[in-house]
Amino acid sequence: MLRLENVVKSFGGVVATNDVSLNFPAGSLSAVIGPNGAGKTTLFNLVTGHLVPDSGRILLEEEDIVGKAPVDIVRKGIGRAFQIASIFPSMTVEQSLMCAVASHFRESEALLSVFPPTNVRRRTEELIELLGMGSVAKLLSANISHGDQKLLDIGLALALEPKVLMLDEPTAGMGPEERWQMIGTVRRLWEQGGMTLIFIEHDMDIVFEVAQGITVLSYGAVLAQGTADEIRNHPEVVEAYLGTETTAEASQ
Ligand SMILES: Nc1ncnc2c1ncn2[C@@H]1O[C@H](COP(=O)(O)OP(=O)(O)OP(=O)(O)O)[C@@H](O)[C@H]1O
Repeated sequence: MLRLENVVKSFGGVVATNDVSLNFPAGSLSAVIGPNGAGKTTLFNLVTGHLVPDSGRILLEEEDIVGKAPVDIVRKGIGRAFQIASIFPSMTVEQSLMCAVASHFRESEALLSVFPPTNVRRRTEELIELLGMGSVAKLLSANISHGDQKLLDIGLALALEPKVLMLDEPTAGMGPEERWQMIGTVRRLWEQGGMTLIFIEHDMDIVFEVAQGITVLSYGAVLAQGTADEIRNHPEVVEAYLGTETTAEASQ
């Protein structure tokens, strides 16, 4: 589904992405982990077109998307929610989602020149249900909790019906209980949506519990890629990352 081949990206003297080759199979649920500055967000920015690699290929269903504008990459099916909830504060949750659904429908149905509002409403209701946001749907986005704002941000990405959904630290800034709740919702969205989902996460317990595949980055390079068991027992990972988990957590 999504494949990176020998991708390199440098900022001056810093090699943020160092010859990275990775494969994310269709329908998989994968986590990207690594200490602060390991290159996780840069990797996401390269895939979504917000950065262009110095060299290498990024293939979505075998099509090289390097050099395409972020908006075209979204259209091709790569959706993203950011670390910071990018919401419209003066709109309600429902209105925000409805706008995203309407813009998606308008685009996909432009050729037919039809824009059936009932379909937009139905899809918006579906999303609210899927996100478990029924009780806050009529509230202004600015007035909902941090966790709900992040959920809404994921909902806005989902409204575009992505084939690949990328979540940059969906549980950042949350307490332990809220983290587990959020990751439970993310998992449910993945199960019900049938998409390929890739998320960045610092909490190792969450990563080991939820992810099918784990990619460990260190100094921009792939240190390991495997299942939870393979990563947990990988000597270099234990030395380079798990040993400093407390430090990484503390620096959040
Ligand atoms: N736009 C930029 N200009 C210069 N250097 C950058 C830029 N973006 C990232 N870097 C550098 O690239 C390296 C990787 O950064 P990146 O943000 O991708 O790491 P990360 O693993 O996401 O870190 P964190 O966990 O702190 O979010 C770091 O050394 C960072 O300082």
